[in-house]
Amino acid sequence: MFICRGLLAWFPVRRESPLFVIIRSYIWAVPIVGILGFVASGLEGLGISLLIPLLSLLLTDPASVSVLPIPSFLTQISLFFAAKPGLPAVATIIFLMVLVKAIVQAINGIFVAWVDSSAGHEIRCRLAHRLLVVGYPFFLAEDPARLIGVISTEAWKASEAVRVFFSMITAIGATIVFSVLLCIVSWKLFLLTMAGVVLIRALQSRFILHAKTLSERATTANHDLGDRMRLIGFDISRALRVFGQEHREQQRFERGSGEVRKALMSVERLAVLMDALVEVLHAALFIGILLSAYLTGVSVPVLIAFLTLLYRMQPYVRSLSQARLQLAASQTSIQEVEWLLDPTGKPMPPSGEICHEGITQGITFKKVGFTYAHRPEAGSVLSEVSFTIRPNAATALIGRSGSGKSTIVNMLCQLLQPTSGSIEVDGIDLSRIDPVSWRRQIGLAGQDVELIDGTVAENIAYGFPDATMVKIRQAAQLSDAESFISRLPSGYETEIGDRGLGLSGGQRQRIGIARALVRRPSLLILDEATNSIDALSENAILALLRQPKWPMAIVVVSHNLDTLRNCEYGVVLAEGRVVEVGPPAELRSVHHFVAGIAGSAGVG
Ligand SMILES: Nc1ncnc2c1ncn2[C@@H]1O[C@H](COP(=O)(O)OP(=O)(O)OP(=O)(O)O)[C@@H](O)[C@H]1O
Repeated sequence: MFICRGLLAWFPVRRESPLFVIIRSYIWAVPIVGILGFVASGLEGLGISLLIPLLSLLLTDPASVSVLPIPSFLTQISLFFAAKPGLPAVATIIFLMVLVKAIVQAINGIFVAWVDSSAGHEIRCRLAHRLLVVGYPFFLAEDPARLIGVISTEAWKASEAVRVFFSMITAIGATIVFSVLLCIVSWKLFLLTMAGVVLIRALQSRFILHAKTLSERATTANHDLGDRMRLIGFDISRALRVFGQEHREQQRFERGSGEVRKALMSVERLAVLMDALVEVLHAALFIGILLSAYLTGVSVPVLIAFLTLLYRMQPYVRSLSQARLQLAASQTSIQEVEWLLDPTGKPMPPSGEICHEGITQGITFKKVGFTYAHRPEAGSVLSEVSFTIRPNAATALIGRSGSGKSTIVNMLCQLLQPTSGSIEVDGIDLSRIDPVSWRRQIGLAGQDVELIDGTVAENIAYGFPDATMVKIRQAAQLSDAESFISRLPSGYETEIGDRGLGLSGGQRQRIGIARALVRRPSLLILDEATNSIDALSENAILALLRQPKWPMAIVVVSHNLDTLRNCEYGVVLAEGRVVEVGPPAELRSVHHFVAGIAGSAGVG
């Protein structure tokens, strides 16, 4: 085990990092791969060594085998077979050795593939787990392209590195076995060969260092390109068409792709150059061996066996040096995977333990302040925010863009925690309430509905596995979605795809509201969830929601004055502060606020 741990030092991973822990959990496979590799190469090497008695029998009188200048144990084998059935027996033994070697090698290959795919699977699952459990602020601070890059590319490269690492162990085993046999067959030629190989390796090490730098450059260029791809494919796909920016974006993409091409080319060019140079140097070494064999009087059978052993050893030595190059090149990918897997420095999710059911007295914000941790220089986005969301009533959050409404909504969902002050639910600090039980009571519908790949019914029931068809229909009726769903080809069973491409913005929002309602939440949050729905439907939805048979606290974020009139309370925000609280009709600043929007946006 000590040796196995020592071998792990070759894997470019930080000690005790989560990735190292995964790799270390497969340490038991190292001796198995090593032994299988040893056996396979041992059989192959011995088979080749038997060429000496075979060739001796072919080239000379069997009686003269004893005087051949060959290693003594091979002389004994030659003499043994010279007295026995001779040639056919040696040939059969060589063939059997090759056959068994092929079987052992195949078993080793399949075993390494199993270890590699299992480790890759574990890395991917741990990455997914990290993304699912990390605190929400992580996603606000991080570049999505970097995250996509880690999951789609770097994780794959890291698991590939595991395969390379194990193939390296096989190659090490084979190199040791072949070296020992070469030494036995002719130690003089072996020493010469070793001197040549050490020189070649020293040269390779310089290439490897350079390859590392180049591969870092390639990874950075790939990230930037991923960013551009996301922008033109998703984020600005509409805007770039409307503003006729296709040509400009194409040019920018081509520049980015050109950078990636250049960086990848440098890595590939280096690998190809190194291969070519190593091949030439190996050829020079080969000629050197022939000359010294001639000068030192090595016999033909010994020379042939030596060269065959050397020839068969080459792929292992080559794969060893390639493996080192590949491991060095994958270091950046491995670092990226390590970074994402490592919980250190990442925001933790809320950890309250109190299970609190229902809202009886209300949710109270007490002098809440908030600063985005990744942008401390921007200062507080909320300062001393105090107001109450009452049960069985609708509270409107009103304020201009950037006034802090979404930040408050995220705090209500326990996605963000106040940096000062507190939020209390029926007198209990929200941070002490178990996030799973709390979120189970929240129905959130936003402006952009995150549809999942599935049917309409599955989308409405998302996050509420107990939803029956009756409950799904009820929720769809309340959100005024039933009429358009019934016109879909398969009604509730219509597949809508993860981006809901066949649906209008208003239809998507209705499904979003139905999803929020199906779980019968104690707190319904409509965060600009009706801004794509016409005013008539929107009023109808809100009127239905206000039915007394279904009591809940409702928080509405909307820029539509009519929507606000349907609420009992309004909280007017400006630059992260509460300006006024009260029934919307009595709020003086709300008229000023709406007039401000109408003035600046040209709408009434
Ligand atoms: N992910 C973020 N990282 C850093 N700052 C942010 C982030 N999201 C919002 N902010 C800042 O916080 C402040 C409040 O933003 P918030 O999104 O809560 O306002 P809002 O009232 O919901 O705006 P809108 O009506 O435009 O959605 C703004 O100054 C904004 O720049």
